[in-house]
Amino acid sequence: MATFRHICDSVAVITLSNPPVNALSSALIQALQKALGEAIRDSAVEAIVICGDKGKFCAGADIREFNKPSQKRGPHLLLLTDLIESNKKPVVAAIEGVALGGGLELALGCHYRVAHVQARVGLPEVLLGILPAASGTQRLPRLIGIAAALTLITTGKYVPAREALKLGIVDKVVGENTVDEAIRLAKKVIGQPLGSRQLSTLPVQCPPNVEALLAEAMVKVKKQFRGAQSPQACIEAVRAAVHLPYTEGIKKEQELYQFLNATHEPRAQQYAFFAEREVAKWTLPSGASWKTVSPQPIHTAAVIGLGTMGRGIVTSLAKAKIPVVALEQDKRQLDIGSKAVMSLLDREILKMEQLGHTEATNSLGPVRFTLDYDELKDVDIVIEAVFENMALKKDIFRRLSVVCKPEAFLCTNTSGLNIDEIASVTNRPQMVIGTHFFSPAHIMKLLEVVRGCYTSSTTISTAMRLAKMLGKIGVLVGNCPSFVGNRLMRLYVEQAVFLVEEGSKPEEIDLALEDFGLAMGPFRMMDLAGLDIGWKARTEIGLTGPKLPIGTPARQRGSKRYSPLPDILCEQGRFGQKSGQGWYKYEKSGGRNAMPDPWLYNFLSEYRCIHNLKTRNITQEEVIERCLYILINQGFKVLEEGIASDPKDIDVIYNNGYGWPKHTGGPMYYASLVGLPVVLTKLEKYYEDNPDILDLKPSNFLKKLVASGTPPLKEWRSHLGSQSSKL
Ligand SMILES: C/C=C(\C)C(=O)SCCNC(=O)CCNC(=O)[C@H](O)C(C)(C)COP(=O)(O)OP(=O)(O)OC[C@H]1O[C@@H](n2cnc3c(N)ncnc32)[C@H](O)[C@@H]1OP(=O)(O)O
Repeated sequence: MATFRHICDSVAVITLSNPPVNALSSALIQALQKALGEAIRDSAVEAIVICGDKGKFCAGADIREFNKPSQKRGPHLLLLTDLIESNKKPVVAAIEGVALGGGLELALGCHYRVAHVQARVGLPEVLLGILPAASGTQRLPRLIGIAAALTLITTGKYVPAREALKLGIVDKVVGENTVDEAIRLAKKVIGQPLGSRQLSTLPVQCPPNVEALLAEAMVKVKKQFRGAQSPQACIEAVRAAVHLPYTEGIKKEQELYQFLNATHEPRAQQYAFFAEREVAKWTLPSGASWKTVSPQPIHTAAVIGLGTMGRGIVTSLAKAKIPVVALEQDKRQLDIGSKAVMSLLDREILKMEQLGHTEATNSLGPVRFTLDYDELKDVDIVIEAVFENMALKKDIFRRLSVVCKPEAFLCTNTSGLNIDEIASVTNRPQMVIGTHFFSPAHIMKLLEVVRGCYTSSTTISTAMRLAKMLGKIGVLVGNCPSFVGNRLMRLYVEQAVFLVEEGSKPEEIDLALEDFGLAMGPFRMMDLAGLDIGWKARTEIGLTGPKLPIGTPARQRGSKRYSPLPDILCEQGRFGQKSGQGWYKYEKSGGRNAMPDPWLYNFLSEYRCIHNLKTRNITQEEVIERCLYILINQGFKVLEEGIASDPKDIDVIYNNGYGWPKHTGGPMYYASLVGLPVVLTKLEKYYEDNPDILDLKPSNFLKKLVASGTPPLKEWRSHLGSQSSKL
């Protein structure tokens, strides 16, 4: 686990070994304590180097042990950092790969830190619902100052070695032989005084405006991580470093850690962490799985369509160093699209340069722009990203069938159209798959991978591998209108509009849901995305516009409630941010500052009059429950239908594609937190009050789970029975 050997007589090298990431399990901490004790006691040892096995220093505490009772977790890392720091023999950390969380705290206990140029360091505890509780909140501010420490601790950001050097976190960055360099440094400093290297003894350098800095950080995290407690606790811990001596600061750090641990946040965040990794381990009902089916290599790719999505997808491929051919339909579109792509790529280069990459330009894959389909003949994979029109997509896929080599995979970036219908026009339906990117596609982590009924397991394996190559989280889902993410989202948004009809203001609904923690409320989101997009789609399928049968009641489609409000806004030219008006008004077309619009209030009063709707006071509680529970209810339906195979798939989709607050774990995890009987009872009540909102009717699966005694979330899947999976 932690082995110790002599090098050149005087330097002991202790190697942390706990594959795959050398996480600090209780066993590893114990072994490290033992190895350190031996090295300290051995009079032949004059200095110590701590490094990690297989090119990784340490990814921090072993998260899998977090649910163990603390007394069973063995010696505390905090004591170990004190033991290292107070040792008279210099200790040097040789950081390769990562030094994260407890891994960085261990390194901060050391007197010197040498890092490999590709190493990354950080304190990501906040992303796990906790705070750095092995002195990180006390030692880091003493090393790099309050402002930089606050940023690192409250964002959990990983910092590349060169930036860490600039910040003063590491003392030296090397291109190779990190451990040898650490040994050299250790030998050099033998016998030198260590006082200035013992971070716990240093004063915190406080700028005069330190309180303003802390207050500013508090405002920022309250806005950025609405409803989450760990970022605020992180700031309180840093505040303690400012005002208290080290040992008192440590006491405060421990107190805040215990407080956070008693909340639901750590469990929710840790569930989300592992869920993101588990979704990569897909299995089909046939037994084929990520373990048994090899992906085909992807050396080259093509993207069709250089609209917003296409541009992001090209950039994402280039960032993954995959050469791309980018195709548009005419010269004008190609010129506009290529300029936009080049500007995105320039921004990526700039970002890399700011992080210290010296050869940023060479770290992007080449992009070739073309109008000629023949240039696609040799690519390994094509991603179609034209607008949502089935006839157009079918035309393109017919053409791709002819042009592309037989081994090429054909993907569509549709956000909800039928994959099987698209596949059916090709000469290789088994090689057609949905790859639903999220905007901006070069930034958002989520990729919904949509399996059609013809899609082969090799195609799935290759698309999931592509997600990994792009640094994204691929989630495999089945084919149904709007797939998983948008299918649930549509009901959530529709519910919000119904609530406006009943008396809420858009800004009240947005505020309630943003206070809950969603990155953006539904009305601000609609305005940002453009109201015209949904309007076009509804017009195409005859929910509104000329195809709507004459005599259809304005607020009813079939037996379901329908709100024509968004259609009417579009008829008035209110498309959202792009037109300067939507649910809100903006300072100008394209403006981003949403302001409540008195025009809308008058319009809504008239609308309610026309439709004989009585305005009532709607509580925040009702807003949250109706919007979120209808989404969750649909999540249960998606599971029941086999469109998603596990609740964690839905949670990963929502956490990473829809701005759901991770500190609640995701919608399905949140349902388990609230309690399924509560969710069921509320849905029954709201359905009784609104019998024309059919999607409020509780799903059979939810009812089944409650009837089975509300099993824990990880057991839900086993209650699904043997219905046919769509995966
Ligand atoms: C108090 C709290 C203290 C002192 C802490 O230290 S809290 C822990 C802080 N550390 C982290 O949050 C690090 C989390 N890990 C990562 O960011 C990444 O995993 C990585 C950068 C270390 C590696 O990324 P990558 O190469 O993409 O690989 P994966 O993310 O897929 O991880 C590989 C497997 O390792 C498991 N893992 C990663 N970190 C930990 C950990 N700290 N404890 C336990 N297990 C960890 C991860 O789940 C993967 O497992 P498998 O899916 O392969 O089974």
